[in-house]
Amino acid sequence: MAEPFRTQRLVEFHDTDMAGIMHFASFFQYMESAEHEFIRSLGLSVHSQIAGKTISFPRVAASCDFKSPVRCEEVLDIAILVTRLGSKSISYSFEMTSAGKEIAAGNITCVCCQVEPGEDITSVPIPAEIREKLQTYLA
Ligand SMILES: CC(C)(COP(=O)(O)OP(=O)(O)OC[C@H]1O[C@@H](n2cnc3c(N)ncnc32)[C@H](O)[C@@H]1OP(=O)(O)O)[C@@H](O)C(=O)NCCC(=O)NCCSC(=O)c1cc(O)c2ccccc2c1O
Repeated sequence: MAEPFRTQRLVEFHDTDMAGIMHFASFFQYMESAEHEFIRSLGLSVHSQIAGKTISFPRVAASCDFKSPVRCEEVLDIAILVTRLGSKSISYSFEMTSAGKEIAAGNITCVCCQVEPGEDITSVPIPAEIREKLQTYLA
């Protein structure tokens, strides 16, 4: 089993609701931001030029199960693994804990796409240099 990429986020006041707990929509933003940090940690970018193509990763599926609440100023530990590396798609899992307690578990699937101004977004095979780096984190 691959070691996950790990990062942390401090739960911000503006991410909580009137019950004082992190709002469900905020979990998706934390997953997105953690995924972008993961991509950058590999020396990649969420939007890059590869072989003359502008490559981007629009999302086609996202889900999250909420197990326990987390509150303002608590630290959220996020562990990311690649659960599927398809021909064009990448699926990630996100295990979110706080002080060792299970908080939430999410999944996101994005598709490698060529995005050029004025043109339709087109899915393309994941370039070898990206695939190679993601492979290390394949669950
Ligand atoms: C993205 C699309 C253009 C793909 O359409 P296409 O017809 O080419 O897709 P296929 O059916 O051939 O599938 C390709 C590939 O994807 C897998 N897949 C497709 N749908 C799903 C799904 N629902 N769940 C799981 N997997 C799915 C399929 O199995 C194939 O996998 P292989 O690996 O086997 O090849 C088209 O779907 C489209 O345009 N969708 C709309 C996209 C969109 O608007 N998304 C919401 C906004 S995107 C966004 O918010 C966003 C956030 C970020 O953080 C980004 C970060 C970095 C870059 C971009 C970001 C971004 O856009």
